[in-house]
Amino acid sequence: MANLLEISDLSYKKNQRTILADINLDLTPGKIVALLGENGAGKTTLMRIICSMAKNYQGVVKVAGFSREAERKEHTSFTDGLTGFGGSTKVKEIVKFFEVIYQDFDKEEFSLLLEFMRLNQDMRLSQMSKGMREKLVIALTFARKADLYLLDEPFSGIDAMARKKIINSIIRWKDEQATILISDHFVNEIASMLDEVVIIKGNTIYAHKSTEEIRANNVSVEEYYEGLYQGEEE
Ligand SMILES: Nc1ncnc2c1ncn2[C@@H]1O[C@H](COP(=O)(O)OP(=O)(O)OP(=O)(O)O)[C@@H](O)[C@H]1O
Repeated sequence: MANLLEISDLSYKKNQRTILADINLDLTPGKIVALLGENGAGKTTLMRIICSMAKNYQGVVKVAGFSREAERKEHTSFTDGLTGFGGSTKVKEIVKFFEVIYQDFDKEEFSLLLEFMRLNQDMRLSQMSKGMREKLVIALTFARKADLYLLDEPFSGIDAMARKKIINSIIRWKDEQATILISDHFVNEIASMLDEVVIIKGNTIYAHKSTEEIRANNVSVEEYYEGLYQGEEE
């Protein structure tokens, strides 16, 4: 099966500091994959490179076989924190913007997702809590018909009950062949939906394993992840 994401020999520096080095990562279609790592490990940076928001990296990145930046952007759904929008912006104005920018944005699908999130299109960003904004980001991200979905710490402000509901539903919001990469510091809550875990440590991909392989050794995904940091607390 052709890879959906292919990263070869990727490295990235910012202000002469190495942020990522020797990154090689292949993901196949139809997978839900966690991207794990400590604060500052480079999870957000890697996502920004994949979807062409961060440039001036070295190496090759392909999404669904496409390496050109514009094509990668088209095939990847990543919503970057709504930073460009002012507080008075209404959800429906953001929707209009997404419709213009992304050919694959499905307005009806978005309405269903927004209803699921218990939000409405007349809300202004300034009236929304952190968790509500995160729910909006998830709805905007999955309203696109992309091959690859990137979710950057999507649940940090969302309350436990809603989080559970969203996690249980995510699999239904994508095509069978699409792949999702979710970054987080913790793995326990999302472990049940994961097919694979990728761990960034020491500027590079420290481990990439299927959850099946981890559990075959009678180890939970959480125990496996925590085990990689044991003895480093001091
Ligand atoms: N705008 C920036 N200018 C300079 N350095 C940056 C910038 N943004 C991030 N970095 C550096 O890049 C490294 C990776 O940051 P990144 O945000 O990708 O990590 P992360 O794994 O997503 O972290 P977190 O879990 O805290 O969100 C960090 O060491 C950080 O200091």
